[in-house]
Amino acid sequence: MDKTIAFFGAGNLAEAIIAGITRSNIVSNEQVLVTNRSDNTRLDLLSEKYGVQCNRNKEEMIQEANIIILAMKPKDAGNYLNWLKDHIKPHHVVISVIAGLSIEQMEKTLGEGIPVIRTMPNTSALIGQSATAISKGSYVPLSQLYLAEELFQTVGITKIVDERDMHTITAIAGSGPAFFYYMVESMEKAAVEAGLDQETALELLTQTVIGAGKMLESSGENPEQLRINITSPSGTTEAGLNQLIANKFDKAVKACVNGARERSIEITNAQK
Ligand SMILES: NC(=O)C1=CN([C@@H]2O[C@H](COP(=O)(O)OP(=O)(O)OC[C@H]3O[C@@H](n4cnc5c(N)ncnc54)[C@H](O)[C@@H]3O)[C@@H](O)[C@H]2O)C=CC1
Ligand SMILES: O=C(O)[C@@H]1CCC=N1
Repeated sequence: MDKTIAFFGAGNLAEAIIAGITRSNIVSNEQVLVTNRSDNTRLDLLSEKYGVQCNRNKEEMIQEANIIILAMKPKDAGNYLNWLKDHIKPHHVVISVIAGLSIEQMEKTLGEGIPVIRTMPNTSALIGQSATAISKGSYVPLSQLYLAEELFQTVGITKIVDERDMHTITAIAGSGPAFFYYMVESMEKAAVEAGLDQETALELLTQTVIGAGKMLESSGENPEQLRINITSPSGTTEAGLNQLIANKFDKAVKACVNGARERSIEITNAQK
């Protein structure tokens, strides 16, 4: 890809994407520019670890870049977009990974004709395993949408979606890994309380999650059938599932997804 990619924001998510892009060699490391608000140590670390170009001169970065990635927190996006509108040109494409930042908001600030793409990746990008949703704005030619797909395919799978689904996707796929980690933490705690050593518990749980994920991916069965296959009548799985049902697991998970979703809606509304 003969493009220069400028990251504005150098946090956890930016690093996960930078790791994937540099590993894939889709562009050379010198074609990845990175800046943040003020943390030079962080920029030094990223440049050492991934060979990317860290820069404090935002204007220079915009001039060199074709693709501008917005990777700051939602609360910092408004000020940054106001700055960007005076520097952006229609040949740029702006790709946001920011939860709740709507295409309408970006287009309104940056002005007519500026191509903007909204995405929702997750931190598994770090190991090339993100599930990234992508929605395009009004001024994005298909060639730029394909470019965004190509870029995010270096860090996992991509799916083009309608922007109205982004709140739900942010909950299940953007935040999703954290919910699975929390489940693993809870299972690990229960196992340790029952006397298993922590290292063994975590090792076995990790492989159990990987195995279950790969079964979902490649067995051709839906999750319900996979669960049924494990659940012997009057067996241990049934006993465990009965406890999840008695403790309203389904309700807790729905509340979790809705809580994350509602927060995404709130973030959007706060920017209006
Ligand atoms: N962490 C995650 O799992 C995911 C995060 N996101 C989104 O990614 C964005 C970043 O999240 P994290 O990396 O977790 O946050 P973070 O707090 O680790 O990093 C934010 C970065 O933005 C920089 N920044 C702030 N204002 C700036 C500006 N004006 N110019 C340049 N850099 C600026 C900060 O210095 C910092 O490097 C958020 O908007 C979040 O909604 C999306 C999907 C998953
Ligand atoms: O918690 C957050 O707001 C971000 C967005 C999705 C995952 N992390």
